[in-house]
Parts: sequence; structure tokens; C-alpha cells
Amino acid sequence: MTTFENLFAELSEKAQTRPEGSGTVAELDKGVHAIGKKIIEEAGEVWMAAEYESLDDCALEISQLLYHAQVMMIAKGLTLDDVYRHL
Ligand SMILES: N=c1c2ncn([C@@H]3O[C@H](COP(=O)(O)OP(=O)(O)OP(=O)(O)O)[C@@H](O)[C@H]3O)c2ncn1[C@@H]1O[C@H](COP(=O)(O)O)[C@@H](O)[C@H]1O
Repeated sequence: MTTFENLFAELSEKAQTRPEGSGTVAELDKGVHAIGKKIIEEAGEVWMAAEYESLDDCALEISQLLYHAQVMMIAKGLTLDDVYRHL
């Protein structure tokens, strides 16, 4: 199963190696402004799913929010420890 840590390692590697067809590379290339908009969009979808959709739909939207938050971390050069020390 993919964990938060596994996903971050995978996305960091993709950012370095830039494989063809990677959505992560495409999103990183769009920059912080576009990534920020995706985070806001996914956060809204989490809210709507929590109010009106199934638990599994809500879990899916939360996974997408976590993904886009990780893409933002990579775009800004932040590590997991940079974030964890605030938890
Ligand atoms: N976990 C995710 C993940 N979660 C969300 N997303 C992206 O976020 C989008 C969210 O879907 P929505 O339906 O809400 O948005 P959409 O409007 O259809 O998407 P866009 O048109 O805005 O791209 C998806 O289309 C994906 O582009 C993800 N993209 C990739 N991953 C994982 O990241 C890893 C690297 O992926 P690649 O870089 O694509 O190889 C793999 O393990 C993937 O499973």
C-alpha cells in the first residue's frame, strides 16, 4: 500500500528524473500558482464529499488533497521533516 512517505519518495524521484507522461512533472512545470489552485480545488472537493458523498468518496478526495500538498512541498523544496516538525 502507498503511504504518505512512499508517495513523497516516488514524487521526489519523478521530479528529479522527469519521466515522460508523469502528471507530477507536468504539475511541477506549471508552478506554485497552479499547484496552489489545485490544492484549493481539492480542499473544496473534500468538504463537499464530507457533507454529501460516501465515506469512500471522501477518502478519495482527501488522498488527492494530500497528493497535491506533496507536489507543493516538492515545488518549494520542502522535506517531510520540514513539515513534520510543525505537527
Ligand atoms: N496519488 C496521485 C494523485 N492524486 C491525485 N492526482 C492528480 O490529481 C487529479 C485529481 O483529479 P480530479 O478529478 O479532482 O481533477 P481533474 O480535474 O480530473 O484533473 P486535472 O484535469 O485538473 O488534471 C488527477 O487527475 C491526478 O492528475 C494524482 N496523481 C498522481 N498520483 C500518484 O502519484 C504518483 C506519480 O504519478 P505520475 O507523476 O503521474 O507518474 C503515482 O503513484 C500516482 O498514483
